[in-house]
Amino acid sequence: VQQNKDPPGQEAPEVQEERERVRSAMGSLQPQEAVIVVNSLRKEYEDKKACSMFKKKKKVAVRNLSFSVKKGEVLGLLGPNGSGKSTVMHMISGDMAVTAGEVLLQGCEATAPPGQGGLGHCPQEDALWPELSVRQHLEAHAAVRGMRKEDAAVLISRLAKDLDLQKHLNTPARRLPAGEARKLCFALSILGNPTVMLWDEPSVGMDVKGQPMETAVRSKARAAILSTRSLEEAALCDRVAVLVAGQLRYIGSLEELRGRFGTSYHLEVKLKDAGQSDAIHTEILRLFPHAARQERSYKIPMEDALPLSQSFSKLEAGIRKQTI
Ligand SMILES: Nc1ncnc2c1ncn2[C@@H]1O[C@H](COP(=O)(O)OP(=O)(O)OP(=O)(O)O)[C@@H](O)[C@H]1O
Repeated sequence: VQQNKDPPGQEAPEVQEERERVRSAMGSLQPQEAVIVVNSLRKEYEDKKACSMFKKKKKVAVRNLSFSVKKGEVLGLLGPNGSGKSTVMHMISGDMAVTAGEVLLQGCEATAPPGQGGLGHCPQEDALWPELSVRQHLEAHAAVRGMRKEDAAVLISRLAKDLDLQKHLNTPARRLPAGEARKLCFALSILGNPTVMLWDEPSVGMDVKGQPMETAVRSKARAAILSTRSLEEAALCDRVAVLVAGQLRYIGSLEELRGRFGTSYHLEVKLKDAGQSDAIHTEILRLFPHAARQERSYKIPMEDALPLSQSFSKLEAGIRKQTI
């Protein structure tokens, strides 16, 4: 293990506490309740844009990251584009080498008996074999997880029903619409209920938003990390971690995060026709009764705007009817 020499720098108190928890978990010889332990993780990429002929430049994508996820817990991973979420997932799954630090996964050894152990990863990029059908993908994964053929058949038909994938069971992956391909990747990650599940923006493009995720999250038998941009999905998680520029800025409950960093949304309105301004104002107050007007924008209290998906649908309907 390459030791991480990065000083943690200034960290929020709950981030420091989490680092301490990881340190004591690493020092203990007792079996831990933590299933995923990420200890002082660092990832450097070669920065191709900044490289010259003589000098290789490095880009640090993840700096000195420590957290743990215990059995039964789902940790939401939030953060802006490029903050390092996918990099963290790839390092935990083992398909990307770490630059420094270590990842410990307890109880998901490949040698575990069928139905126990294992790791399910739904990466951001669909990792599918173009020529294999949905059923063949599911069967291949079930075989790798050591399931008996008969058990796998039952599980596959249940999963296909839950995710509304039945009509695509014989479709080769290359012909699947994007949302269905995403569903298949998600199905592969939960097939057989692996001990560790990693979901990187799994529901992007899915038409059955939220629901399969909810079912998976509620199963609670294992430890999971869900990287998401959806507040609804984040609300399903037991804790959330916020990553900014490769560093952990917050870890704890979503409620506390909301309380600490935000109480309202900002809605910007661009008018095609200035004469419509009063009608639009009335419509916005109808949708969000407590919206406060501020020149060209509105401050909307969070309670008025949640769930966000519904707010977006209402706004889109207003745009279609040209009331907004
Ligand atoms: N293979 C690579 N080579 C060089 N830089 C990379 C590589 N992969 C990612 N990066 C850089 O590392 C940083 C973290 O990227 P990463 O994809 O992990 O972020 P992310 O939070 O998952 O973003 P997004 O939400 O857009 O997927 C970014 O600045 C990205 O440009």
